[in-house]
Amino acid sequence: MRRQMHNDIQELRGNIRVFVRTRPFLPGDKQTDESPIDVTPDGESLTILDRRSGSPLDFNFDKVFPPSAGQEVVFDEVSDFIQSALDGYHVCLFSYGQTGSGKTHTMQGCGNGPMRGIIPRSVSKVLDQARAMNKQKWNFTLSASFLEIYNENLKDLLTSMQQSNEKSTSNSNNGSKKLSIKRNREGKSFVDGLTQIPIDVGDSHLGMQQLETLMGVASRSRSVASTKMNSQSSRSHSVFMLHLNGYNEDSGAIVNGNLNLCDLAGSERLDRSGAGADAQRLKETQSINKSLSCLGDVFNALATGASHVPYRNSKLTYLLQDCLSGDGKALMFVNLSPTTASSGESVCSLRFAKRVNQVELGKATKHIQYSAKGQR
Ligand SMILES: Nc1ncnc2c1ncn2[C@@H]1O[C@H](COP(=O)(O)OP(=O)(O)OP(=O)(O)O)[C@@H](O)[C@H]1O
Repeated sequence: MRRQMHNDIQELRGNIRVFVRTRPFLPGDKQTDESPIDVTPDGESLTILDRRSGSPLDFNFDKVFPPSAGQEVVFDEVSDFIQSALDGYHVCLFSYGQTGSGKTHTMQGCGNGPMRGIIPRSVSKVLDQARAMNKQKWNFTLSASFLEIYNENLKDLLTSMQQSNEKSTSNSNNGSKKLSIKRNREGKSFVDGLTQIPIDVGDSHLGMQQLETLMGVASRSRSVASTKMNSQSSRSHSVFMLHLNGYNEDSGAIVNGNLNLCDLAGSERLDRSGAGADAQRLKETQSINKSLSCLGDVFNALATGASHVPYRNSKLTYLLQDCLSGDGKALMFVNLSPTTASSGESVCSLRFAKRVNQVELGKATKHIQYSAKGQR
């Protein structure tokens, strides 16, 4: 009950929820002693030993997952949030943290078994729910897009599917066209020319197969490189978008929901990642750090109620503006590495998260309209 009340209050205040996840030790971590991070049994707070001051620091969040929490446990906590896209909300979930802390593992995971992350689990849940709502005369259509922001340029990760998929509903992106963020008549942002691949709602097996194909294509197009900190480091921010349109035959209601699942590029120090030695890696790292700092500036402005919020200072914040400006619901995952060597970065991530948790966006808007029955 306490949990439910907490959620209701958060919903009314429109806070950005913050969940923290610490990954387990990996063989490459080369640490034999205990982690400086200790998650308390209530699952809502943690203590971290600050190397600089030598004293413990306490943090409270909406949810804190210990290293033992698997993919299913994590998804269970976000599934209601994800499902609200079917009610017509614009939902955004993003993972933040230093390189190698488990952001891609949380969002995408791997394979199609228990290690699946939030993206495939969300689509599966939405498909099940959309079919269940069919009994109440709801008909949903779904389509997906996948893009990355690399060195401040938008790149469509599904262009090759559009070229081979006759049914694609894309509007005129020929693969070489530069993508740009535009505003529609209602003032909502969209990416002009971005490929949208339909996902079959009637047959969930087929729908999941389509998703798997799409994820494979996107993953082969992503800008990934090997750094000292992570052999498969994402060098860009990636955003998976699920567009949901529903129509109710009885009431004539039309809902337009949106689910944005972002895997941010890892924040990193040039000396630890080894990026400073290579000109391209250096440029990438500077671009990643700059756009993450723009994200911080947006949260600072929102937290202090500033009259101007600098959404336009980076592609990432401009793209997510609707979700971060009170219209949508936002949830941030902060991923942490359990090692002592990373504790400085972990403290920085936690301080950032604390500020984000204090941001109040106001109550989210449901995107629902009513048409004369039969007229979509
Ligand atoms: N909860 C977890 N359980 C098991 N392994 C994990 C977990 N989280 C992360 N890992 C593993 O840790 C490694 C680094 O994780 P991942 O690639 O997700 O990090 P990242 O934060 O996305 O890094 P980058 O910002 O460099 O892309 C991967 O091998 C991943 O499989």
